Amino acid sequence: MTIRFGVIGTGAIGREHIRRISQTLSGGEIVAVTDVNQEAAKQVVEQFKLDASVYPDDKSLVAAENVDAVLVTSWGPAHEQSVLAAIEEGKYVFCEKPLAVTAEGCMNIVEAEMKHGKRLVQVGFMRRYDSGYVQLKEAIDNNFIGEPLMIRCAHRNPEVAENYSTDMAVTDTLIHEIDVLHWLINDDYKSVQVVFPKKTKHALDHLQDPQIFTIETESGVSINAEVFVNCKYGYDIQCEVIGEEGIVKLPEFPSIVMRKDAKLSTNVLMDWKDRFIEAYDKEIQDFIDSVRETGEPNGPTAWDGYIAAVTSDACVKAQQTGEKEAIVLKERPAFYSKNTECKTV
Ligand SMILES: NC(=O)C1=CN([C@@H]2O[C@H](COP(=O)(O)OP(=O)(O)OC[C@H]3O[C@@H](n4cnc5c(N)ncnc54)[C@H](O)[C@@H]3O)[C@@H](O)[C@H]2O)C=CC1
Ligand SMILES: O=C1[C@@H](O)[C@H](O)[C@@H](O)[C@H](O)[C@H]1O
Repeated sequence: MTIRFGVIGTGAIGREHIRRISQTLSGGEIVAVTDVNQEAAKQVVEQFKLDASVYPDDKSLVAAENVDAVLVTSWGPAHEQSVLAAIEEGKYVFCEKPLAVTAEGCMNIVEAEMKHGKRLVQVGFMRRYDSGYVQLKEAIDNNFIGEPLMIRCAHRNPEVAENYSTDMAVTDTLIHEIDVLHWLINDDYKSVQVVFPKKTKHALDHLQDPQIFTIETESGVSINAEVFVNCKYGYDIQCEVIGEEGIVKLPEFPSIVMRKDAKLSTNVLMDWKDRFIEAYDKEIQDFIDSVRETGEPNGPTAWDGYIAAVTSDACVKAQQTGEKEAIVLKERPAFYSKNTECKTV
């Protein structure tokens, strides 16, 4: 059975996912699209030569009989409404991060999904499918470095759009570290504190950049996470886990090594789309395969979306207060107790 997708939001990542489903992956096709900018939706149908209908809004697309699964790639504040509409119709949903912009919104989705009675939702936390993070997790789970004690990581973008604000360093950017790190070390977050170092001259007046987050976990692991979104030199993701018996670190993204003009050099990527291209392919292939084979998506759950939202809220509060803020989750329902095993091959 081919999974017939309806896409809500045909901007940057919407187009990327449409390209991969229609040209790279197997088992899925695009049959419906919508965007508040209807011209953008029409263009995408032409650009990718899709046999797809253009719908006026998310509700009509979700209700279309030939749509099996909904891909939500609109702006964050619009996600909750579309995901809830899809669950109401009993449709599968792949939703880009954030699942919803508030913890309450994520909880609405969690409750709707539990009421439906089986898992329908996967959240686009693609780093769990990145081969570097998968290797780190294998090393940690197999006790190669003993108990993790500290994590040092960095999320650097060369530049950001003018509308990028200080809180987006959390809700748009750090949210990837927030998701992947608790998964990596099988721990829960306890508190967060934020420091604003000297500001770069490349950041606009309204933006604090860089920022450093110190997150403490329930078992006492100390995480130091830098977000620097005007670093200029490239898109650079770093992560090092320091354990009692050793250290593991993300590999550098492969690049040719050049010897020229008395210099030895390698390239640094400039774009997130290239850095995680394989992870995006794998997460959506896993969504398609697991829905086809087991009737439930396999990847990051609505509960993972809720964890990310609660943690984001605490990080944003810590940006504002300068104090250490608690990260307090509700008890995990048994419905989400199964640890998802992202299929990465
Ligand atoms: N997993 C990842 O690495 C990434 C995730 N994202 C997430 O994907 C989402 C989209 O981001 P981009 O594609 O970069 O944004 P974008 O601005 O390029 O595209 C969003 C599109 O959604 C449309 N839209 C907004 N509200 C809508 C609604 N209610 N109904 C239908 N269409 C609507 C807009 O007109 C626009 O075409 C965001 O939530 C973002 O955080 C974005 C980039 C990378
Ligand atoms: O999700 C993403 C963007 O929205 C965000 O702006 C970037 O900082 C991230 O690296 C990228 O993965």
